[in-house]
Amino acid sequence: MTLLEKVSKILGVSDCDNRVEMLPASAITLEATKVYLQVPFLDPHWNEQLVLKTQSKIAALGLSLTIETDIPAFQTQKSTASVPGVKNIIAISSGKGGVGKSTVTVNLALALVKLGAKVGILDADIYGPSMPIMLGQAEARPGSHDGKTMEPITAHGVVANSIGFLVPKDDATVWRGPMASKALSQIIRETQWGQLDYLIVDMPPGTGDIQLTMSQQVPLTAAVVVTTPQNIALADASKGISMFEKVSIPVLGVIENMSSHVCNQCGHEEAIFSSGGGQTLASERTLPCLAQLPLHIQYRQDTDNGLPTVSAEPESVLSQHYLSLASRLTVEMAKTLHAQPQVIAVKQL
Ligand SMILES: Nc1ncnc2c1ncn2[C@@H]1O[C@H](COP(=O)(O)OP(=O)(O)OP(=O)(O)O)[C@@H](O)[C@H]1O
Repeated sequence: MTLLEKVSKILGVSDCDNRVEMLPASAITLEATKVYLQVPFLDPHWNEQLVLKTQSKIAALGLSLTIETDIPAFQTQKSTASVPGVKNIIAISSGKGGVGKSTVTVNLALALVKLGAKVGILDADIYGPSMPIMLGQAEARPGSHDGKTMEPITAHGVVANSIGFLVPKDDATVWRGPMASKALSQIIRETQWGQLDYLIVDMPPGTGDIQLTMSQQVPLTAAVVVTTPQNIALADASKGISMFEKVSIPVLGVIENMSSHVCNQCGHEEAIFSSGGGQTLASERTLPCLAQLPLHIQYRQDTDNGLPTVSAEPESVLSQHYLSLASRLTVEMAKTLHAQPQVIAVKQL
């Protein structure tokens, strides 16, 4: 058995989540006394555990292990042209309005940044763009260096563009489908996003023609559906999942928001919007429930103040929910999607 085979066996046996198994052989490399494992997800906890579980066996071979993350561009189902520099575009969608889609978008994006990713937010919610306020940038306007493309706004480590930065509020809400989807595709293509691992898109709520066309106009890598646990929201969330299935966009899972409320005063836990509904919906549609996020006044206060919880209090339990969600999302992508083949530049001799 070669040294590389021995290392690969040690890593495989020690990984109870079978993630090493799904990696190509080229993910493990040896350089002098160092072993490098390149993973396509952001999960510091898993990295730590694997190093801990394997270090004595790897040290016995005279080696030490370093785990590095390289987020690939995953394949999209569509023939729509990709957005230069943007590896993956993820739609955050909800069947029903007001379930917390924008709150989830902004905190999830910031959590991905905390895990080390380069992240952008596209606020495509024409009916009620929330990003300008949630990012504390209500008065900001994207600039332009060339008069043709826009420079996104930068806030809390993410770059962002929003219909709300560009159009007076009442104008966009009366747009019909073709105008709305044209605007979305224009913003996405005319913004200088730079190099991004993930562009998170806050979609308008609902599952009508506008959302359907928007989903088809953008080279979406995958979608996530946000719901509250009560029946009325679940029925709409289920329609949302079907909408993405119809246009062959993989749904990575369901996020149950406002799952339960813990009283600040007495600690009593109450399921204001019922409980477990997102989990049930996810298993009915054979999808993972990516997170069950509590209903907590701080989430609301922080986004109203333009400093989302993950930035305001990164060490808090409320932020931990989002860091786990962000991690889980990247792992689901790595498990269920296929990385795009690397384009090898051929030099002319
Ligand atoms: N987990 C939560 N705990 C407490 N408040 C929350 C939570 N999630 C969202 N909210 C609050 O609920 C309200 C609606 O949230 P948000 O704007 O994110 O929903 P939305 O689904 O994007 O709405 P719309 O579809 O109208 O754009 C906001 O005031 C937000 O601060």
